[in-house]
Amino acid sequence: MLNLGQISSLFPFFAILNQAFMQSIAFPSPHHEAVHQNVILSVRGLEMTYYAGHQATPVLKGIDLDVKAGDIELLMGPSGSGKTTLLSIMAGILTPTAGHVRLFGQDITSLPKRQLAQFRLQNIGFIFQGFNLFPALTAAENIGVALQLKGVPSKQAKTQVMELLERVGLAERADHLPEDLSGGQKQRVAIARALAGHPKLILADEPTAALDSQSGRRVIEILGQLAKQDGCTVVMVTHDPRIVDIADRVVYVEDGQITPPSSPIKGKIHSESCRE
Ligand SMILES: Nc1ncnc2c1ncn2[C@@H]1O[C@H](COP(=O)(O)OP(=O)(O)OP(=O)(O)O)[C@@H](O)[C@H]1O
Repeated sequence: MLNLGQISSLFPFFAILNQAFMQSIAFPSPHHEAVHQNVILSVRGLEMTYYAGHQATPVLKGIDLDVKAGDIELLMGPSGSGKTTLLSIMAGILTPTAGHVRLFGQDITSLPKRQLAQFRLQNIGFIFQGFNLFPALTAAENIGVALQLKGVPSKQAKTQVMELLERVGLAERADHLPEDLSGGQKQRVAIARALAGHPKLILADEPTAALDSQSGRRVIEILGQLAKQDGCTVVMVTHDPRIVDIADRVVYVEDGQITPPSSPIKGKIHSESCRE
């Protein structure tokens, strides 16, 4: 297996993750405050304007949003309405022009970069439309790298990798490279990787967009089941109406604002709280 240095030199994306992790391991864990009424993610007065030279493009125009522990929340709305921008700010990947994001009691908009990187690593799992797997690593190694970054000792990591692959139904594909997997299988590896280390929040950006209908259905099923089993909170940007079936709430974003109704769409699916 490749070591972290070799992987970093091959993949710039990993190098950034690795560097952020190495720089941040000296920082203490975030302070967890009492979370009001089971709300684990709270967005207040969020605004985002992109600047290109003198051109200002206001994209988010005052977003207020609360997400409860254990819920699956969908961000839906027209193309260009600001969903991915909102998700990226919730993830601490983008800094808003104004407003705050409070996650597990921590205001992430005011965290220094290194602490933010550590906070993300400990608390958030990401799933992207394009899978973002390392092409030279097997399915098992892709998950193993995430566990390694989170500081899981290698013996434990091996066991956890197999557990995660089994949960997404891919144990027999452990030694396959991404190029030997279908789109749906790649996304299932990416889900297993996102779940590595038991993050309390999963953020997903159009996880079924690149998949055929059957693979998309399987991924939706797994997301629903795994979120429920892990007691994770899931916030997902999607245009896929089938995902509404597993969601607790749909939040509609239009022209940078949340438009009503963003009320519960059915009885709460998940009763358990996120693991501490
Ligand atoms: N880095 C950037 N610089 C300038 N403008 C940007 C940047 N990123 C996004 N935008 C613009 O901000 C607006 C919102 O983009 P965003 O990707 O958040 O929308 P979206 O609702 O997720 O769209 P889609 O459903 O098509 O993915 C768009 O008009 C987009 O062109």
